[in-house]
Amino acid sequence: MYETLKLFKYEKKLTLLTIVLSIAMALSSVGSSVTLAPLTDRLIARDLSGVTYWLLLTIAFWGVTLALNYANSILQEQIIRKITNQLRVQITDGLNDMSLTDYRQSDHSEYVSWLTNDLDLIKANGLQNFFELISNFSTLIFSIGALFFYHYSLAVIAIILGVLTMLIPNFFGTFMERETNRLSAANSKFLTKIEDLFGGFSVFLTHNIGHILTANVNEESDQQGATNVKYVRNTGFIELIIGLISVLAQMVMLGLTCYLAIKGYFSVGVISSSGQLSGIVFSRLTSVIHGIFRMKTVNAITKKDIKPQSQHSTPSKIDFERALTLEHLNFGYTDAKDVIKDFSYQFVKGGKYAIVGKSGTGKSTLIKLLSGRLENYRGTIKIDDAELKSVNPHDIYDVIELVEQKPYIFNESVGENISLGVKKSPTMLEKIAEFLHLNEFTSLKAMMSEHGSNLSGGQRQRLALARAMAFSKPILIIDEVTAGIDAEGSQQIEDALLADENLTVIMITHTLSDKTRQQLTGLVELGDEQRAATLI
Ligand SMILES: Nc1ncnc2c1ncn2[C@@H]1O[C@H](COP(=O)(O)OP(=O)(O)OP(=O)(O)O)[C@@H](O)[C@H]1O
Repeated sequence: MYETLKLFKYEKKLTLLTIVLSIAMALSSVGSSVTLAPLTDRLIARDLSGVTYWLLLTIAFWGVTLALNYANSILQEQIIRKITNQLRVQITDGLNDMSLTDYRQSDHSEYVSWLTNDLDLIKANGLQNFFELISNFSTLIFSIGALFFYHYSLAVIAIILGVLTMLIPNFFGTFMERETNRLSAANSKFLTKIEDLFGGFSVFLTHNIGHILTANVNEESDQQGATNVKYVRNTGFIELIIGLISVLAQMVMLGLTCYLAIKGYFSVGVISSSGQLSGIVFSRLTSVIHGIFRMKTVNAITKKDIKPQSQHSTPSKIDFERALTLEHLNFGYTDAKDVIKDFSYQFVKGGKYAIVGKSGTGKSTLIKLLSGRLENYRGTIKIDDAELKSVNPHDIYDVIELVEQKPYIFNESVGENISLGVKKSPTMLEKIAEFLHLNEFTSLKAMMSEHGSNLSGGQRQRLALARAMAFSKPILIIDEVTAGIDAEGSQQIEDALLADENLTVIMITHTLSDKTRQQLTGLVELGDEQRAATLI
């Protein structure tokens, strides 16, 4: 409960206003039940003007209730919108503080789930539920008050029967929980399986075995459907028992009201009001308890670390004036085997380097270490005097640009993909696009779809290079980026990068032309046996 209340700190005034409106709404809704008593009494007395008066008053109460409900639901949605925005910003800011290594500890779908599923749960079980609780609780209190006003015994019996009705589901609590978990597991298994099957849709299609896909979908759907049927059968039975008990309780209330009316404690008309009010007490009491229970799930979500905290030192600026130095560098993805072994090397400022070696010899691993993408190494990696482990990874990202083999392309325009939404000079963007011949196959305004699937591999790599050039950082590391580009184009790009005196270039390549080789400051060759052998 406290965790949910804390969320409203972002919108205190509006929340207070919606509470006041909810209370007013509860009052007018109970009012419309209370007016039934005099209405019935006037009806029994065949008093037309009296009936008209009370009927109009009942309608007025309903009108006010509906109008307040309309205004309140808009207001509540505004509050929910502001709070969920705030939470999403908080989560994203938290993620922004992480290093890439920390971020990759979890699958990105988990972060997406924080921003979607978890937020939806906070919205439904926390925020919306809180508003419903206020409304249910105030209606409950006013209804009990009205019953008490007629006769104290009505209020007491309504509370006792309400509590009894409410306790029944607790007897089946463990059973219901087990059934719900089973249903949720079946739904999630179905989703995972369907995602897996459709992820490989083209495999089924191009092997002409679409019928296998259909059969799999049918089987999974049938299993999920069977679990649903079982759930409805089991929980439906419990709901039937609860419904029966609730009807019985209302009959008891009706009996008591009739008895009190016969004994002259109040008019016969009260029977209609009391029936409705006790119905309200039963249903609202159950809703209040369920609401409190649902609110507890919000604690479970917020207890999950959905606001990641950076484990690193505070960001500061590091300078790159002399060299990127590696000393006795060792790294393995597992304890069993090191991919990089006792590797020492120095990449001096402004130098041009190529890393070559057979597939799997650790070239990509090495550049990930250099660019702060992998942290758990032994030995030292220094930018001038700053050891990478002791600086904030964001400082490294400021100095080193890594262009990966498979760049991520957003479903935005080419221009947006280069500038990443950061304001850049249009002239500069045009120049870069021209230099990389982007303008030969696309324009800066052209939209990308399916993460660049409308581009060839080489075109995607040109786009990634354009991004790197637009963010011009002193060290540029490229992972076989020109591999997908034709020999002439690739040589042209390499020539331009190698001609830039201030730029330190480290590139992995499988195709080292003689022209490029001659322009290099150093060549690093990683081998099978001695993975860290270097030739300069
Ligand atoms: N994330 C990872 N987890 C575990 N092992 C990995 C991981 N990434 C790479 N490896 C292993 O590390 C070794 C070196 O891989 P790396 O990608 O650095 O080689 P590479 O020289 O760049 O290869 P290629 O030229 O084929 O791109 C390989 O044996 C590979 O299987």
